[in-house]
Amino acid sequence: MIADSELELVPESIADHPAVVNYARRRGKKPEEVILEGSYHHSALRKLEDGERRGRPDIVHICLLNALESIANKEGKLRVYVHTRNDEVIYVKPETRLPRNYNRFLGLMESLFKNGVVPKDLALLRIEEKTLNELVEEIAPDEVFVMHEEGELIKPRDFGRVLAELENPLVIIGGFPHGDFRSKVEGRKVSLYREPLMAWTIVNEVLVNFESAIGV
Ligand SMILES: C[S@@+](CC[C@H](N)C(=O)[O-])C[C@H]1O[C@@H](n2cnc3c(N)ncnc32)[C@H](O)[C@@H]1O
Repeated sequence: MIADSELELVPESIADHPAVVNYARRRGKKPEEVILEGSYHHSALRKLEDGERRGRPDIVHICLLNALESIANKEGKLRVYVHTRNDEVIYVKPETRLPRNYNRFLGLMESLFKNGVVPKDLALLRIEEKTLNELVEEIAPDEVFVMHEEGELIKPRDFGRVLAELENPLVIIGGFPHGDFRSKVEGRKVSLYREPLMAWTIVNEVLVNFESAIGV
């Protein structure tokens, strides 16, 4: 699960900011229908609480591309969930093929926030209001691991083996660029390296070492 992801529509309080209005006009959308994007809405973000960490849909994009294209996913050994800062959960069907192009990915997310499912017929992606803890309860994992740079240091290869021994483990990775989880997350805190890494690097390390441990 990618948790507390910095993926959201432009908040109402900055919907009239020129950086947002001009961007939305160029895209032929209303300001409140576009996804908040740190590099496109930089000056508007400064007016938001937590502005230094918000507007990072790129983290979700790269993590999802890596997870969905992984061998573990192709072998049917993976379920991916995206939890957002506003307590929404995106359910991702394993057969989803995401756009590689970032702007097309943003368009897909905008349509998901507007319609609740995309595409309408296949419902590959579905969004629901849900907290991280409600999702954990629903998944009912046999163990929860919270990836954290201050957790117990375990070598990626050994962590892959730990996961492989479980029936239904849940790995929670933060979908934000700085700071800590906003949600209260219960679980065994694990660090895979002595320094902070990017969320998508952790996605890769976890999956590749899990694949190797289960022998696929
Ligand atoms: C970019 S980090 C979060 C920001 C980080 N706290 C910082 O201020 O640099 C995104 C996520 O990657 C995971 N992560 C980063 N470094 C890690 C490490 N060394 N071991 C395990 N997980 C890590 C955590 O789940 C974290 O929430």
